[in-house]
Amino acid sequence: MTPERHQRILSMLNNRQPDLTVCMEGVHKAHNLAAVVRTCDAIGVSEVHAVWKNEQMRVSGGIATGSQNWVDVHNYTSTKEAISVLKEKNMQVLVTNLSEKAVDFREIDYTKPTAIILGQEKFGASKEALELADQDIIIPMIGMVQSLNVSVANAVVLYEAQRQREAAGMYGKPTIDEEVRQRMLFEGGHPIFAKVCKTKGLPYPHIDEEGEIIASKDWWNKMQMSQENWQDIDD
Ligand SMILES: C[S@@+](CC[C@H](N)C(=O)[O-])C[C@H]1O[C@@H](n2cnc3c(N)ncnc32)[C@H](O)[C@@H]1O
Repeated sequence: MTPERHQRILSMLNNRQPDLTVCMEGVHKAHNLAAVVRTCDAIGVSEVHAVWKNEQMRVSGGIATGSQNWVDVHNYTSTKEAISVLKEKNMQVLVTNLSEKAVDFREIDYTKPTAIILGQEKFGASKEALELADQDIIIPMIGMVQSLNVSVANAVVLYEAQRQREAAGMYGKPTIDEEVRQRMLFEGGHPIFAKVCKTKGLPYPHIDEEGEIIASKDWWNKMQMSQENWQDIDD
């Protein structure tokens, strides 16, 4: 791994916002899923939640252009389960919803731990989500169309959250869980090795501040490689 790439990964990890997340409730069009995950990565959201009502659709390729590798997606089959996980993390749960009781999304304090629920493309958020969420939020619209595309709505709300968090000095501080940080440093910095580890069921090694792999002789043996020649193979 080049020092530049390692620095870029470190900087990305230092800007992650583990207490800001999005929950896609029944969002099922691949391009929307990919676009939501891409925006999450761009503003530092490290974990996304997805409720699958009927079908499981993998977040893949297309518009996300690799950002799904940097954002963990947690899957659920029920809205209740997803929201209870978010509430256990003490997050305020906001549901984006085109209703009269919704407040303007700019009135919310996003420096608090926050989860934003995005509704299904055609039918919007479910009755259950609306009942369980703490607050409905709306992006005001004064044109002829009734709603925004779900991934656009996600970007609009997340960039307001990003603006507020940046003003509050919440970026540039490493707050991500150390285990997640180590995993991302290895998967992002040494993707070929990470693949081999997964195939062989080997534990991930430690990655030091320079991006070097720190592992036992036994680990290198199991990788069928010597510590001396790994840099020729690694990309
Ligand atoms: C195409 S809209 C769904 C429209 C659906 N007919 C409804 O009334 O909810 C898909 C999702 O995008 C989000 N969304 C779109 N426009 C929005 C807006 N102006 N304010 C808040 N959320 C919006 C919501 O998450 C919504 O569930």
